[in-house]
Amino acid sequence: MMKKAVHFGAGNIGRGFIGKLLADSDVAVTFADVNGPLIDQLSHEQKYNVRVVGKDSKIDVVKHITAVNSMSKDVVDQIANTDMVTTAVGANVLDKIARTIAEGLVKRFEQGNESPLNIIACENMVRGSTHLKAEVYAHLNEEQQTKADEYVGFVDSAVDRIVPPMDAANDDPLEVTVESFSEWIVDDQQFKGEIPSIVGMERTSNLMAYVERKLFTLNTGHCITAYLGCMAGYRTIREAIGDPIIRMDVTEAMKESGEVLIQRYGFDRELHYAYIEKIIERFSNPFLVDEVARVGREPIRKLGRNDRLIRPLLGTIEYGTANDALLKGIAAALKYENATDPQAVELQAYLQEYGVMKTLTHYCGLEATSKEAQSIESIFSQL
Ligand SMILES: NC(=O)C1=CN([C@@H]2O[C@H](COP(=O)(O)OP(=O)(O)OC[C@H]3O[C@@H](n4cnc5c(N)ncnc54)[C@H](O)[C@@H]3O)[C@@H](O)[C@H]2O)C=CC1
Ligand SMILES: O=P(O)(O)OC[C@H]1O[C@](O)(CO)[C@@H](O)[C@@H]1O
Repeated sequence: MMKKAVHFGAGNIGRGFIGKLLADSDVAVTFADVNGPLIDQLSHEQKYNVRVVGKDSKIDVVKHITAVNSMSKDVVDQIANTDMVTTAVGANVLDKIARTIAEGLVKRFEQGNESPLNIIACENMVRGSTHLKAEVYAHLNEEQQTKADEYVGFVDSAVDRIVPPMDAANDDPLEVTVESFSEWIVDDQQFKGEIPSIVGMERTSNLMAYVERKLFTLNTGHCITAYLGCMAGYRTIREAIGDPIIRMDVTEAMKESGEVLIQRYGFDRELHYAYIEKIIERFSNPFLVDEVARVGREPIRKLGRNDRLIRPLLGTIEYGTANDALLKGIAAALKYENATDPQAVELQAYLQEYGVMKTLTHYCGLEATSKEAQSIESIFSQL
């Protein structure tokens, strides 16, 4: 019988990456989203196009899909009877969908469904599924938690595919445009029951190395491109990375972060530098229009202690390695202004009122007395 999956978040990554891989692997996908018109159209069409752009562009049709409103009871029924739950809603939204997932689990247990269920959060976040598990368990009693321990796997993953929103050239609002590169790596130690066979889903027993490699290379370089690019007046990532100075700073920041990864996980230096070069090439993709505002979005989240800027910086302190370009990237993040991004507005208001040092302590958890905080302040004043 065809396997089933409920996927929360029918946005760019949902439709363009995870939902597509599931459907390509003959899994019947139900998208759960809060966007009413999107849900209506997906459930009406039951298919959509993915435009894969790169050297060999093509259009794939994704079939066997339907959609429900994630606030409705339908989704609870679906979770009670599905084989997999995946998410691509945004790190901040995981807490909001946890109650619905818990209700689905309770219904599942009440129905006596003891088949294994695996839940995979596909967000830009270290161990997102483990975070989701804690949020879901907060809605379960002890007996339900014991059942969940037995039958429900919360599987951490790393997801990598650049999928910016695109104006559909042919007025098809369901179509998504994606780069040809994609990488979805899951922790094979966390599954319950048989590991589902999904084309393009790679397994590892060393997930942290891959999560950190992705977040602290691609995402570190990407957001620094956005913040330096924004300061220089560029609208897109491609324009920004085309600027030789920004390209040099971004490459250097990824190398500094990479040195930490090499020391921590033993990655081969030459292969890691090739990985960085490939990422720069992906940022330069002429077929994608990726705005600095999308990549720089939610700067407070990105400046968090465990996220793509501060965590690599802390690594350089731990290993005593170079960090000038990372410090510049952090200073540029503090300069990020965007009146339509509530976090950028909040950050600028806080900076105005309290200055750089207090902002670094408040949002990044950096000691104001530290050498690095002082360097960031000094770079900030020169940018
Ligand atoms: N776009 C990209 O290139 C990549 C994004 N990611 C990560 O994937 C996640 C999703 O990103 P995108 O697809 O770009 O965002 P998006 O904004 O295109 O899609 C998010 C979707 O979640 C839906 N949503 C919001 N609240 C919801 C709720 N309570 N229940 C169900 N659905 C809800 C939204 O309506 C939207 O359709 C983020 O964590 C992002 O960091 C990771 C790798 C690549
Ligand atoms: O989705 P976030 O965490 O806001 O960050 C945007 C980042 O996510 C991606 O879309 C995919 O990893 C990158 O393009 C970019 O670095």
